[in-house]
Amino acid sequence: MVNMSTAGDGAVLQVVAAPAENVPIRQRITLPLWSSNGAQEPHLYSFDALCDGAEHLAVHWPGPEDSVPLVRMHSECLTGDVLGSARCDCGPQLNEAIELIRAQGGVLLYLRQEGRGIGLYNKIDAYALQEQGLDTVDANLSLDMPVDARRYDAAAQMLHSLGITRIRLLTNNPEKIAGLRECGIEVTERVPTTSFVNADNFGYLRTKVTRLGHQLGPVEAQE
Ligand SMILES: Nc1nc2c(ncn2[C@@H]2O[C@H](COP(=O)(O)OP(=O)(O)OP(=O)(O)O)[C@@H](O)[C@H]2O)c(=O)[nH]1
Ligand SMILES: [Zn+2]
Repeated sequence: MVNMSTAGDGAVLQVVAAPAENVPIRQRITLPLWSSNGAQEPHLYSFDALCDGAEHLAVHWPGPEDSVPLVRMHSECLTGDVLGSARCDCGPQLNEAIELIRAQGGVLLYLRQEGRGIGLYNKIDAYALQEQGLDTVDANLSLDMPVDARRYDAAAQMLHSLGITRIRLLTNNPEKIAGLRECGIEVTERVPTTSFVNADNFGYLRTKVTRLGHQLGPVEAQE
C-alpha cells in the first residue's frame, strides 16, 4: 500500500505494509491425533491463494469464548519436527506448542518455511558448513542466502480468514510479532517458549540470542 502525505511544501511517498486480508478457506476437516486421548480433536484448515503461494496449514483448537487465543507460528523443520534432530530446538518447541494450545485454545500455524525460508537442501548445506565451524548466520551468508528469508503476511491472512485478529503469540523471536502487527494482527502478549538447550544445539541457540535478537532465557552449555 502506498500513502501520499505532505510534509512542508513537498509531497512525501510513504510505503506502509498492507493489512493482510482474508483468503477463502479451501477445506476444514477434523484431525484425530494419537495424542488426543479423548480430548477435543482440532480442526485442520487449508486455504486458497495465500499471498506467498505456499501450502501452509492452520490447526485450531477452539477455546473459551472470552479468552485471547494462543498462537504458535511454527516454521517447518523436517530434521527437528519429524526426525527428532537435536541440532535445533524445533521438535520440543512444536510438541510444547501443541500441548499448550490444546489446553488453552488457539491455533498452530504450521508454516512451510524450511531452513528459515531457504529450503531443506540449502539448510543441509548450511549444516555442513556449521560442521566446519561457521555459525548459523555466516553459513547462510556463505551460501549467498539471506540470513532469514521468512515473512509472516500469509500467516496473518490465515488468522484473518479464521476470524482471529487478537492473539497471544508463543515465540522468542520479536520479528514474528512485528511481522504480524504490520499485517493488522493485535499481539496482546508474547508467551516465551521453553529454552530447550542441549550439547548439540547450544551454539545454535546462543547465536540466535547474540546475532538474531531472539529473547531466550539464559542459554547455558549443557554437559
Ligand atoms: N538456514 C538454517 N535454518 C535453520 C537452521 N537451524 C534451524 N533452522 C530453521 O529455522 C527455523 C526455525 O527458526 P528458529 O530461528 O529456530 O526459531 P524461530 O522460529 O525464528 O523463533 P521461535 O518462534 O522462538 O521458535 C526452521 O525453519 C528450521 O528449519 C540453520 O542452521 N540454518
Ligand atoms: Zn529445527
